[in-house]
Amino acid sequence: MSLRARILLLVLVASMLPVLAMFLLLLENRTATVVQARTQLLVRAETIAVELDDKIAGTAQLLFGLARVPVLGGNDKLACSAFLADVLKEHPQYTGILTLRPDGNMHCDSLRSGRSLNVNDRQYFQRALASRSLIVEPAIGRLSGKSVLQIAYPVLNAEGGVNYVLLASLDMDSYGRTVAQALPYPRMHFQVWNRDGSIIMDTPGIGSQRLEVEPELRQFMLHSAQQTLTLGSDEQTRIWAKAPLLGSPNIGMSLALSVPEADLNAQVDGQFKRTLAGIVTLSVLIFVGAAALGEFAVRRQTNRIMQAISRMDNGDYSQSIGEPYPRGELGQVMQAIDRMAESLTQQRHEIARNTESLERQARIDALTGLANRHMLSLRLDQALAYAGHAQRVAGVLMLDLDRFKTVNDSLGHNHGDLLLQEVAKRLSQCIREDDTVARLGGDEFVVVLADMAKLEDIVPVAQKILRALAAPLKVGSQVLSITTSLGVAVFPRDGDTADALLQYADTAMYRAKEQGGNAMTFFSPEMMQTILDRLQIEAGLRRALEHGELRLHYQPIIDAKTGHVSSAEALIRWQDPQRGLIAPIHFISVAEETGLIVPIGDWVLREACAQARAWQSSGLGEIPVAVNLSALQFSAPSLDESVVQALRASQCPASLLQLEITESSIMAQLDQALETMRKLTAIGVQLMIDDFGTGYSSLSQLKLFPVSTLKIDRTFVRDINIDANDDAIVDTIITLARKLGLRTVAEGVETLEQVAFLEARCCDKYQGFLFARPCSAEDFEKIVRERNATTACAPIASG
Ligand SMILES: Nc1nc2c(ncn2[C@@H]2O[C@@H]3COP(=O)(O)O[C@H]4[C@@H](O)[C@H](n5cnc6c(=O)[nH]c(N)nc65)O[C@@H]4COP(=O)(O)O[C@H]3[C@H]2O)c(=O)[nH]1
Repeated sequence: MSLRARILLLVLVASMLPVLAMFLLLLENRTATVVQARTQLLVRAETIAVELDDKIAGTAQLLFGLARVPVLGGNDKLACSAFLADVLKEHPQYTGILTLRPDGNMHCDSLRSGRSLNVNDRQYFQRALASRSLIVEPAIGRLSGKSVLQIAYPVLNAEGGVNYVLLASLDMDSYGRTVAQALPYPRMHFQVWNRDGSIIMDTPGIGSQRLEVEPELRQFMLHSAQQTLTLGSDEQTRIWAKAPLLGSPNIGMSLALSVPEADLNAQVDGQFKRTLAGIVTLSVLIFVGAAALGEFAVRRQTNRIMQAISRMDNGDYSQSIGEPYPRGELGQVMQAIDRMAESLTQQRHEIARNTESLERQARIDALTGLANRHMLSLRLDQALAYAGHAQRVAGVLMLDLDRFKTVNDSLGHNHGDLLLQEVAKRLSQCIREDDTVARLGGDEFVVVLADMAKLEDIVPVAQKILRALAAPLKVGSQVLSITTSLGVAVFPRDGDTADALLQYADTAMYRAKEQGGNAMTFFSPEMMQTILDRLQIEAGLRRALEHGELRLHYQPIIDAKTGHVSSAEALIRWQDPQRGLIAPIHFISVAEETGLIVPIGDWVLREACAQARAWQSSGLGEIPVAVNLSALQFSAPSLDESVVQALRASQCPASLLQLEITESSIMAQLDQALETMRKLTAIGVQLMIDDFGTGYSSLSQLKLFPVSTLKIDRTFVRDINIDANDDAIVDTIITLARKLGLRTVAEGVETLEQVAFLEARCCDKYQGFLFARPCSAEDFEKIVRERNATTACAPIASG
């Protein structure tokens, strides 16, 4: 419902309620007035009756006075008539006044008619003679022929006999007309009833007709104690009121007033209708006034609010509703909206600022201020589009700092960051404005040379970059010399999409790294083969996982003191249906890059646990199996759950599982690694640091690692007795381990000389081809049975 409709409805209800109340009041008033009108009718009847009574009483007094006039009792008829004529002149309400002899003959009369008249037959005369008192009786005057009220007064002589009778005839017709003229309703009837039920006088008002005397009316007039009566139906209904003539009790007459109910009510109804019309007019005026007020005071203001909200809805917060604000809630709402608009405008500005900053962050690498991967992708797309259109060449240069990790680990991350910032600065100085330098993360940078004439033009720029980076740089208090491996892919020669060119440049960069770093390599079709091979390996690995083509080989680890096989290292193999048994070196890196190492690692864990448990069950003894954890596996938050599940599934005791973690994956995220290692040792498995000596952990850090064993990397063992440095390293590792209460396993033991060296330094365990190559579980079992049966330490050649 619209606001206008609501307001109108409200106003209507508000203005109708008083109308209704006043209507009810009027109705009540009308009812009271009708009752009052009936009462007034009765009062009027009583008043007329009293007046008539007064007239009769006055006549009695007049006659009483006349009785004392001697001329009226004398025989002089003429004098008597003249006297009465004079009296009549004074009292025109009588049709005549006369004297009657006791025999009934008229003696004299006020009319001086000279007629002879005998009233001996008249009842009033006989009654007057008999009663010797005043008699009042209606009759038709014999002299006047009019309806009269005969008032007879017997005048007594000294002896008490009737001397003569004085008769005054009260003119009822004239009296009736006089009364009728004063009646308030034209159709009102004025009747005088005799005690015998005859109507002495019936005077209809002007415009009214004589009425039928109904039995009900007769009953009411003669016998009822009621004073009013409603008679007839509908339009014919009349209200009757009666009043007895009480002044002369022997008269027995009564007076009736009747009026049509419609006439009686007409006045009241007229008043009622006029008042009602007045009230309705007033309420209409109130309604119109209130509606107009609502329109101006509410709707105009709400329109202002609606317009403001609509503007805000369309994103326009600049225009406020503004002053003048109306008083009260509407004004408060307007001010609140204006405040809200102002606050939203401020928020918008803030959001815009933040968005700009976020967009910048989304494009820019926070550490170096260079473009990030997202921005690089946009710029590279633009460069390729332009080069394609303008038939130009674009170069994508992928750079990776050689041994950056070593610098980072040894000098700390802060120095690593400073180094990267310096590199970024130098790279930016080597390129033109149209070119792009981006950092992908870590120490990986990409340079896009956007607009080159020919492929050869890329070479000097790349060389300039290598030279710029090779110049000694100061990081904190240190002066460092770093080298860079650089791979180049060229548009359109090598590829025409950003992704392909980045991948090719990356491949070329790895080739440069493989060649020892500090080199620039252009992508070549032959490298494409490497990429294809990797893709093939990835697809093959997925299939291998699904079809169960993975195998575990076990390499014995020999106890230096007893010569017995004390444990095994599980080493994965891929039994490819076409290519035969594939060594991990050919697929582990691909598995790590693609994340496949996680499901593969889980499989290895389950398989190794199952094997250790099987050997235990078969009576071979407690042969713990060491499993290699890749860096990705080690950093997975669910590693401990995977380990628990593998142990649980095979019912293998935790003590039969050893986990090998490379020193470098521990050092990559030291805090998290410590936490993970604590969780793993809590399960009960033993931890070993693999390839120890290559990860640059410090002594203080090593103390924190909850590990039981250090595995000396086979590159150091290989050069025992060849390179004095390696001798020293191996010597130091064993001494260090012993001091920290850790055991040592020497990896890649191939010669007895190496054994002698290690034995002299009390290395705990040996692992190498000299004792046994990794082999199947069955072969491993045989080796254990053979070897552990003997008591002396006797290295065996492994074929
Ligand atoms: N030259 C020489 N080599 C010896 C000698 N004794 C043992 N080896 C080789 O040294 C590697 C020892 O494993 P690693 O250092 O952990 O190095 C392993 C490990 O890093 C990785 N790898 C193997 N299996 C798994 C696995 O299940 N998971 C993970 N993440 N990595 C694995 O692949 C690497 C290579 O494994 P393999 O080819 O089996 O190579 C094995 C083993 O055959 C020796 O006397 N001379």
